[in-house]
Amino acid sequence: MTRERDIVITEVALRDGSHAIAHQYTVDQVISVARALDEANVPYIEVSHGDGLAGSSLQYGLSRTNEMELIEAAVSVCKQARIAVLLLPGVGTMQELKQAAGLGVKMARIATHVTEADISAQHIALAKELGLETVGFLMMAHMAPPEKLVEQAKLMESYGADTVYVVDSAGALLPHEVRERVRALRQNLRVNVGFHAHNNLSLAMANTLVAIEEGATRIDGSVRCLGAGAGNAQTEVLVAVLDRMNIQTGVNVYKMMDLAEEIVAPILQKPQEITRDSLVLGYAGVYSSFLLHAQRAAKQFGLDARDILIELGKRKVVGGQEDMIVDVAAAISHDKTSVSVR
Ligand SMILES: CC[C@H](O)CC(=O)C(=O)O
Ligand SMILES: [Mn+2]
Repeated sequence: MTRERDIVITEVALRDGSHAIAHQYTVDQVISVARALDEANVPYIEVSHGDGLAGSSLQYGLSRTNEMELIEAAVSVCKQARIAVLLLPGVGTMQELKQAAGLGVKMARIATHVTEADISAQHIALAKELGLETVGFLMMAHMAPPEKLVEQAKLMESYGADTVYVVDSAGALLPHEVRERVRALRQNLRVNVGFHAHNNLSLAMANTLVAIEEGATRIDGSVRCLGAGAGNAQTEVLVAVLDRMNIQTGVNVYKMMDLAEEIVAPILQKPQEITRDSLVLGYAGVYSSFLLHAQRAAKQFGLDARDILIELGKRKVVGGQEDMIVDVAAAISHDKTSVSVR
């Protein structure tokens, strides 16, 4: 007898994973990954630029392929999986959301900084009007205490979100901090609670399991950890672990393993691992998608990327402030030069 899914997985390798490959997905890659995920019975597959719809820009990084072509390709090969898109109000607009819905997207995830849920009202309302399942995605959740998170999540719920996610964008949350946050949302919301991990401190799997223990039912994973920083909770591992725990995801474990090995691994130039720079993202509480930008700035100014990331953490720089990365690198380089001249 097939049981309902206890946990509903959204696979993010074709969106968060885009950060890891500098937004270079091709239509053929998206087709082969999406088709295999669909055959493995993954229920939701997110496809967009790493920074969400319309993220392709000098600020965030230019996509190799127009994301609407990637979305259309993914929709065309999926028989059961639903395609999701991410949208950050201000980066993506109503226009792109309508276009994505027109291409057959079924879920919109509206992402804001953890203290800025109020800017999601119109986009959540539009997503609902378009008949999309709608998720509120509260990023950089480590930067707000549970009470603040509840306040912001309730706003998203009041705008019509069907689910609100705790998003550990920096991979900085410790297990007890995930527990407090997910518990607080479960106690105060009527809608589903979700969790999105990053593996910078090697806690993505542990944190995801804690979130599930506290009642999160919507969970993000990425095949082969393909995501910003050290990536996300590794989907093929997650479904195997949940299967061992007798928690139903509906996903075929063997097919997930096969597609990870045979289809996703060959796309990667190098395996995604926790490097000293991605570790510092979690340690300093910095947005995971800043990694490649900080490494480029370090090269440009002859610096250690860790020094740039630590300073960005101290300044509490958040998504949308990518231009600060070069400013910080220039300031560190200037300070170093003045010290050596004196
Ligand atoms: C929109 C940028 C970001 O990558 C969204 C996300 O996945 C996160 O905050 O972790
Ligand atoms: Mn992410």
